[in-house]
Amino acid sequence: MELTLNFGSDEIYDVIIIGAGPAGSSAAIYTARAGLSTLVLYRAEADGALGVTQQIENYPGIRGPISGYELLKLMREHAKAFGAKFVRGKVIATDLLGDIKKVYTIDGREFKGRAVIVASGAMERTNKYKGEEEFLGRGVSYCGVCDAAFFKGKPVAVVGEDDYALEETEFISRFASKIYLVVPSSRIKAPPEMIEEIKSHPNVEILTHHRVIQILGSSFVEGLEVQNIETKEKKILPVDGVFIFLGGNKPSVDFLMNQVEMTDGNCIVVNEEMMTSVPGVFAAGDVLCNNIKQAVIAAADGVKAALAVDKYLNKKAKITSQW
Ligand SMILES: Cc1cc2nc3c(=O)[nH]c(=O)nc-3n(C[C@H](O)[C@H](O)[C@H](O)COP(=O)(O)OP(=O)(O)OC[C@H]3O[C@@H](n4cnc5c(N)ncnc54)[C@H](O)[C@@H]3O)c2cc1C
Repeated sequence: MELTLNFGSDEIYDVIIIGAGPAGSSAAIYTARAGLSTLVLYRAEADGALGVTQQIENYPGIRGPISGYELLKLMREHAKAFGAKFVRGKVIATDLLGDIKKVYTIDGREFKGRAVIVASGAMERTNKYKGEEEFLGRGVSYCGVCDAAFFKGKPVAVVGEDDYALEETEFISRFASKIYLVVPSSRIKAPPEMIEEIKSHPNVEILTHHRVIQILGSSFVEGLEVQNIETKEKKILPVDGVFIFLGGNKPSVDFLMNQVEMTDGNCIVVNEEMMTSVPGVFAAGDVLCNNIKQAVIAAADGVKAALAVDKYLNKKAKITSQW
């Protein structure tokens, strides 16, 4: 669970895929196999809807039961074998309207591509906590790499329940004197080895089945009020910072900054070739709000988007199948 920083380069990829779930990874298999230089950006290893799925047994060819994360690893290895490059980085902004598309990650890197496939799923939060907006940048953060160093020797809380939250907790633990890991669910949705690793950190205290009531403070964060969901007991955690890494069921599209057409529910609109309203920008998987959310359907969307990218970049008259 090592978090490394490698800064953006001047390389212009044929295609940048945002998301390494079944949609993004399947797209990468096809674009890389077609000889297109392919970069896949993703937020965390066992992240996204499939990444947090404990067991799956209906993915064609994989009889299972297998964890969603194990299945994802197979898909990613398949894409890597054809030359796709996978890089961890949460995308926070994009510049999509020119011929060269730019994609920016939360730790300040810039990546360039001739085409983009958005495959970031639909696990964004819908609600905010009391105090969250008020203390944003004054103790509240959504990025360990960016802000953990500001909390050197200080106690903080991390709110989250999956691999993404664990990876960030591991990074923040290098700086903070104490971390309260507040987990709203009754269990952490991450591979057992990652949970064991985080439990071995002496400065991390895990509070499972606790909900956040409010973030407290005057000018800066001074505490986090939480409640044990079983016993109803409330307490105030004395922290200087609150890092939030939670998911929901909204499409993850904030980084598109309204450059592509979307429905009222923030679902990306695509044509029959998976292209958005912006030439060269495609979308696939749960981010489209498909009425059937299944891994195989997301994967198939990814394949369609990949073949459409090939048509777009190579100026083909029509989409051609890969044999
Ligand atoms: C609990 C649960 C159980 C399920 N069980 C099954 C099942 O048994 N069978 C089945 O077929 N389907 C199942 N599904 C549905 C299936 O998992 C989804 O339909 C599928 O994973 C969608 O694929 P996707 O690639 O579109 O998105 P996701 O799998 O959600 O992947 C999204 C990717 O985008 C990345 N990402 C998101 N935001 C950013 C960002 N800002 N920057 C960079 N990367 C980003 C994430 O890191 C992730 O890699 C289940 C879903 C859930 C939630």
